[in-house]
Amino acid sequence: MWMQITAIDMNKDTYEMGLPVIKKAGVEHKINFIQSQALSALDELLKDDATRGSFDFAFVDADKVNYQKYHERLLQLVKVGGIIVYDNTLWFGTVAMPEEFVKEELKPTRFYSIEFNKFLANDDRVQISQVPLGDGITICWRL
Ligand SMILES: C[S@@+](CC[C@H](N)C(=O)[O-])C[C@H]1O[C@@H](n2cnc3c(N)ncnc32)[C@H](O)[C@@H]1O
Repeated sequence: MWMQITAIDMNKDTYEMGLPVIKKAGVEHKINFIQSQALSALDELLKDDATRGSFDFAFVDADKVNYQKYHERLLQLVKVGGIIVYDNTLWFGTVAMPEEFVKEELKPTRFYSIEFNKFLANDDRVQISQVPLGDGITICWRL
C-alpha cells in the first residue's frame, strides 16, 4: 500500500535541513511538506472526509502551549489503534521538580507540560505510556 508522510512546520528551513538525508534515502516523493502554523494545517486536513481517521501515526514536537489543541485534532485524524507521540513531556525533568528548583526560563513550558500530562492521564480516548527517553516522550494508543 502507498505510504505517505505529512510533515507540518511553519519554518521551511527545518525541513530543508533534513532534505539531503531524505533525498539520499530516496523517499522525498513520499513526504508532503506543509509550511504552515500547525493548527491551521490540521484544521485543513480535518475538512477532508478522506483524511479523517486515516493516519496511522503522528509525532508532535512543536510549541508545547498548543499540545492539547493538537491532541483534539489528532484524535480525529489518527485511526483507532493508531499511535500519537508527544515529545518533551518531561521538559528537562522539570515536571517532577519542585518549582523553586526550576530555572525561570523553563517555568512557562513546565507549566504547560504538567497540565498536558495531567490531561492525557485522564483522557479515556487514549491509553498512554510515558517513556523517559531523551526529554521524555508520551506514547498514546488511540482507543
Ligand atoms: C524542536 S523543533 C523539532 C523539529 C523536528 N521535529 C526535529 O526533531 O528535528 C520544533 C519545530 O516546531 C516548529 N514549530 C513550533 N511551533 C509551531 C507551530 N505553531 N506551527 C508549526 N510549526 C511549529 C518549529 O519551527 C521547529 O521547527
